[in-house]
Amino acid sequence: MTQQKHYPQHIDLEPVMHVSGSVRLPGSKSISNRTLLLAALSEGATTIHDLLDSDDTQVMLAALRSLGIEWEQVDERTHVVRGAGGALPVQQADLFMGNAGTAIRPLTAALAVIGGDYTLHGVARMHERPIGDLVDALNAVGAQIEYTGVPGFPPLRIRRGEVKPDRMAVRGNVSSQFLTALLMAAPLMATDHAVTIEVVGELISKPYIEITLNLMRRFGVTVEQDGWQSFTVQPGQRYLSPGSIHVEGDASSASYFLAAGAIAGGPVRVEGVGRDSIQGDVRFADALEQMGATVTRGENWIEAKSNGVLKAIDADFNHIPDAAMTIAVAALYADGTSTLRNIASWRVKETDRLAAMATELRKVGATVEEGADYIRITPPQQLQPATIDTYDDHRMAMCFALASLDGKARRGNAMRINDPKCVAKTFPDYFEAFAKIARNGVF
Ligand SMILES: O=C(O)C1=C[C@@H](OP(=O)(O)O)[C@@H](O)[C@H](O)C1
Ligand SMILES: C=C(OP(=O)(O)O)C(=O)O
Repeated sequence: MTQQKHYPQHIDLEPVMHVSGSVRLPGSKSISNRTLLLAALSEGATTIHDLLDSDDTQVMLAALRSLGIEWEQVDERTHVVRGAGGALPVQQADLFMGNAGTAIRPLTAALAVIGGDYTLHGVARMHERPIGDLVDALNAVGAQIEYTGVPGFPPLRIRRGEVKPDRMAVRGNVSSQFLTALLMAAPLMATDHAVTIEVVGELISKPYIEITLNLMRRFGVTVEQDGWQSFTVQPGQRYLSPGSIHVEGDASSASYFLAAGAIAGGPVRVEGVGRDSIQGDVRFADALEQMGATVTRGENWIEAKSNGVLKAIDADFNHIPDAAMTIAVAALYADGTSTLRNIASWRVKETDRLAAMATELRKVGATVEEGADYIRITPPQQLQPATIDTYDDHRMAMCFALASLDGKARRGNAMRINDPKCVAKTFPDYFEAFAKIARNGVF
């Protein structure tokens, strides 16, 4: 279990002249929480290596325990989950979901299909994050899900329904996690007939669906795919434990270190994720290459180093919404104005990330234009030291650490990051890892 860490109210990051070294990444959040749920729904025990240990996985582990799923941590890097074969031993539970989208969305679908009497709630921000498209999709085919607060948002009360559709439809343009949730629950519905899930409208964040399909396959269920429009699960497929499974390092967490290498010398190597990763966020490295950095990819590592000043970028980042935040801060070091497009989903994540990013980038001196679904960033001549607010958003804290990199030879005042404990959502040791690659004064 997580060691309770002590975090100060703020962290002052002195200007860092040069970065180099290597960082072993924590496990992927997206793979960890999917693997935990699939292992719980499977027949047989699953040994999971290198599971992420952070707030988001702790809420999933605690929820599974409350639902009667047995699991244990056998050593620092190994968990064993005993699957209940698609049933849940406990039929009544109150589940705290923190702010973990990868916990509440998939669990809502699984619990609604399996049936029981459950309440799901989270931190205040979770109650502002939409879930209506998922609830509508499930209730339209016989689920019994009610809102106990504001319609369209958690908290939710789930009662036993009868969910055996042959077709269902879900909107894809607010969060791909709704489709992920239905896909993972589909084999539980497809007991004697096929289930087809249709996506209504544009599907965002598509690479996360690939993670879902890949992991379902490893747990014995194949999904027939017709483009990004429709997904069919044939009947009679059950989740079967693969025996053991390894969780890749987190590609979104990798972005901060790769960007640091691209901005301030490098090389910086991240270990745990490589060229064959199943995570879409490895394509963050392509964006760094487009900005002029040199990236090298191995089987289980990626490395980035700088080639002088970064080039400004103008690109669509819909496929990597999380790692795109890192590009927004890297844009402070570019040779002109950068535009990040098609990122409307930023508004409904841990905070309104478009607004938060614009506010904090302006504090360090950037000129920023914030649109409904884009952000345009013109760097200042010289970065201003500032006190960065993080809005209880791990990624705000992690990407603004990069503003301490002294690409423009500013000396003197520190960059202050308020409330650094928010990194615990996905990367509790982030600032220690960041300090490891910082080489002050040795350029
Ligand atoms: O399925 C997943 O693991 C995730 C999907 C993405 O969300 P959206 O589909 O809401 O963009 C991403 O931002 C989130 O951090 C993790
Ligand atoms: C959007 C994120 O998280 P969640 O899984 O809670 O949606 C994120 O980690 O950036």
